[in-house]
Amino acid sequence: MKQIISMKSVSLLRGNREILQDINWEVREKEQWVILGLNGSGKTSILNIVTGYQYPTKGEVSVLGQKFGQTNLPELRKQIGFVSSSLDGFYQTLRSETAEDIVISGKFASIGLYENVTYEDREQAEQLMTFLRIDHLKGKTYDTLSQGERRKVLIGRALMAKPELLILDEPSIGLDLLAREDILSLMKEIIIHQRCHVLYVTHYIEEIIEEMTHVLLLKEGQIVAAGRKEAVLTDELLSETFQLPIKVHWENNRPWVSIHKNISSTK
Ligand SMILES: Nc1ncnc2c1ncn2[C@@H]1O[C@H](COP(=O)(O)OP(=O)(O)OP(=O)(O)O)[C@@H](O)[C@H]1O
Repeated sequence: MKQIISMKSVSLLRGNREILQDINWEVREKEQWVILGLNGSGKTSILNIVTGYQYPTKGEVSVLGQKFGQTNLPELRKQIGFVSSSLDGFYQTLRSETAEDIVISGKFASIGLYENVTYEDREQAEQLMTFLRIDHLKGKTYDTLSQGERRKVLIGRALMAKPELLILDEPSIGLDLLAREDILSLMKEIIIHQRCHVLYVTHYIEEIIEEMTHVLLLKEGQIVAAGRKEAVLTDELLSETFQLPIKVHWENNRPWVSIHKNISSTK
């Protein structure tokens, strides 16, 4: 079975601090992963390593079967779709672009359309916009879109290059409940119909929809647990990761959590 991501004994040192320590993690074909952890636990650092924007101090990394150090990173990145709230500054440069041009530009990894756009490119973007239920945004510029609409256009942009791996880094941040559920239902359809592997980073456990299969828990740069979600999303492991007394319950095949303060800590 093909490996989608492989990290062996990966550490990342910044100054004299180990931001990631001895990470051993494997994502295989047909697995859909969620990364959870407190602020500063190392989630973004892991994503930066997967996308080749940060090189580990120690260890071995392969993504989509290509070993880092022996691969052409810009070529590999074309197979990775990346939508991240940490790129908001970059997305601002899209202000005056129309929704459909932003989607098409994903094929060229460019801002604006300076390349030759073919009839097939326009067709593909149209189909993607229909699939993402954003046909009605055609002709509208990025600065006139709501947060939820912007996220969907950016997801369309990421899908335009038909990536094998789609990284969604906190795509629900700043969205109301309705817009958030809309993004989650699109994620489900992407997993089912676009045949790509999703790597989803979130702070909200209830966003782990049925189609997500595996969870990586991170704490202070180390893995607390990694594996099938049913085995990882336990009271004990979540409490350790989030440093709170957490109880998890499942409803509609999604995990929900509550915080259980013990009597002594509420006095
Ligand atoms: N270039 C850097 N130099 C020094 N420290 C860094 C650098 N990049 C990240 N860090 C530190 O590494 C730790 C992990 O950061 P990272 O951004 O990976 O966490 P995160 O889990 O993504 O956090 P958040 O949920 O807030 O986005 C943090 O303590 C951060 O301050």
